[in-house]
Amino acid sequence: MEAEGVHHSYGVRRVLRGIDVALPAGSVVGIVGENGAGKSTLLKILSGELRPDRGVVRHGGRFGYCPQQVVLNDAFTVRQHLDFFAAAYDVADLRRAEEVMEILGFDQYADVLVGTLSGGTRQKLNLTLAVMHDPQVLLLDEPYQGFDWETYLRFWDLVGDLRVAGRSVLVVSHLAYDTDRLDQVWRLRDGVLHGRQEDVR
Ligand SMILES: Nc1ncnc2c1ncn2[C@@H]1O[C@H](COP(=O)(O)OP(=O)(O)OP(=O)(O)O)[C@@H](O)[C@H]1O
Repeated sequence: MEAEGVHHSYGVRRVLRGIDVALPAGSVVGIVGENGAGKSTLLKILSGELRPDRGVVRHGGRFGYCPQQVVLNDAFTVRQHLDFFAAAYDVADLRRAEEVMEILGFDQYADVLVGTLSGGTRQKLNLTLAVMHDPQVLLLDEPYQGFDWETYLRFWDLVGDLRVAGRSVLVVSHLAYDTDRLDQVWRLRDGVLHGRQEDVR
């Protein structure tokens, strides 16, 4: 995936002022930045949820997106969400979804109504829905919000496996302490990316 010359404003507020970014296969790239820096705006543009004022985004193949705001239906069970997304993705079975649920440690909630789940467990489902079709490019917006420490570590194991499998993962965070887990890190400030794809490993 790559983006070139991406600009975006909300009214007079110029949030993105020329973003160029590339996500090579088999890499884990991070974008960090303060609250309000424009990280979610950039991810919405990369995922196609928001149209940029200017610039282009190119990607091919399967695509996964885990938004910051969990979009789930409280009246459905976890399994009903998986079935719904499997149909939307045209995935033949739930094997990968069940594997990810096991890795994240919430497989026992399959038949539970989502409205009764804790915030961290909802986030686990949100993440599972983004990866269950084995996307080639995965965009994650603050993906470990609400995770306990054990789940946080399992999350990074999962990301490590995706890297080995040649997938591209973009992780957005307002925290910079994960940078040693990333192949490359960018800092979003004043509407542009700083750090020019430096190798942090
Ligand atoms: N729909 C919108 N309409 C107007 N302004 C918006 C809208 N969405 C975001 N903004 C503004 O754009 C700026 C960037 O917001 P964005 O959510 O992209 O930042 P962020 O880096 O993801 O922040 P955080 O770390 O708090 O999630 C903020 O000043 C925000 O108030």
